[in-house]
Amino acid sequence: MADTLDAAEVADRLRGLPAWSRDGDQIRRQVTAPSFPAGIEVVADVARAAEDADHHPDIDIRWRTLTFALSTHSAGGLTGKDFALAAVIDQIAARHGAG
Ligand SMILES: C[C@H](O)[C@H](O)[C@H]1CNC2=NC(N)=NC(=O)C2=N1
Repeated sequence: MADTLDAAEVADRLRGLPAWSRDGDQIRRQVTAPSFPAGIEVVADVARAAEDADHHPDIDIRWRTLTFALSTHSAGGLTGKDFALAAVIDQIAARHGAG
């Protein structure tokens, strides 16, 4: 089981991921896709990356607005896995022209 990060480590890692913010035991970001189908493509790519990493975000879909939330449930908090997947989600969003 991965170790949870302390508050200072979380703050440090968030500085490298400006679209993300901490919400308790989660980090979250919103992504606005160019269209609803583009948003679904973002979600499909994130699903593949999540399966590869065996680490899965909570995803909320509202038309073109996606919200991703990450936490390591098995560890009961935030770990390096959350920040690694957050960086991948940022890359996927950028590839689809989503901000
Ligand atoms: C057995 C498997 O590794 C676990 O169930 C994984 C799957 N995906 C997961 N995703 C997240 N976000 N947290 C977990 O603790 C987690 N555990």
